[in-house]
Amino acid sequence: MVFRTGSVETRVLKGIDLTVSAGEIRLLMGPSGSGKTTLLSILAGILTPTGGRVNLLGQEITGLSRRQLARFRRRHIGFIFQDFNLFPALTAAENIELALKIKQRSTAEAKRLAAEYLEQVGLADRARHLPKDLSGGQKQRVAIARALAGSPKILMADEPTAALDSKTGQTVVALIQNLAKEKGCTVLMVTHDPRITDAADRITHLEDGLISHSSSWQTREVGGNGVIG
Ligand SMILES: Nc1ncnc2c1ncn2[C@@H]1O[C@H](COP(=O)(O)OP(=O)(O)OP(=O)(O)O)[C@@H](O)[C@H]1O
Repeated sequence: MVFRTGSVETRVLKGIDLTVSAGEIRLLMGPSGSGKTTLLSILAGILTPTGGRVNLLGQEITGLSRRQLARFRRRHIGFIFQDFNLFPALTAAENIELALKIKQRSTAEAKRLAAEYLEQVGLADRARHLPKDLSGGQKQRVAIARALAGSPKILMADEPTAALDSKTGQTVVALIQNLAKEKGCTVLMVTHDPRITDAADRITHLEDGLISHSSSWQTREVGGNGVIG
């Protein structure tokens, strides 16, 4: 991946070849500036790589139009990114309900799931609050509840537990583990949180835009991705 800013070219990822199994919890770790967020954004179809291919669930997403990509993301991917992307005019519950309705859930089901997941992340009493009246950690939890309530096939998260206290962080890790192990969701996460490291199946370490090594408790691998450079 090459970023061009005026006449300055920055090569950020160099020949990344990564395959992640269904139902696996895979962490991306590495020093600041090593390319973790860039890689996650490419794998999520948010950034288009200047070279290489990305294959998700058997579909080459690098070949999709913007509209097709948006539909694919809506259907299959749950996001927990740093800026949370909550609608400021909607309450915590409504933010989750809207995301579920976009996924074709009925209004009744969307309301039920929103309440259930807000409860699970410890925010039942904040359901009617607007994002501006929530703390950073609470907004993060709404974003987590929204991503999990949609039962995505793939969950992509960038430091999902960074702003959370120890108890809530542990709850979130347990919810993510449950999603992967009970529902077969594939989880790709950038994190430095040791609570998540313990829950991971495999860790991919990036250094200066390259995979320096992967460590694992499992060796099973299926499917394949294109090399991103
Ligand atoms: N849009 C952009 N234009 C130019 N350079 C960029 C752009 N986005 C990222 N970079 C550069 O790419 C490199 C990798 O950035 P990235 O955010 O992927 O790293 P990271 O490993 O996630 O770092 P951190 O842990 O600090 O968040 C950095 O040197 C960054 O300055």
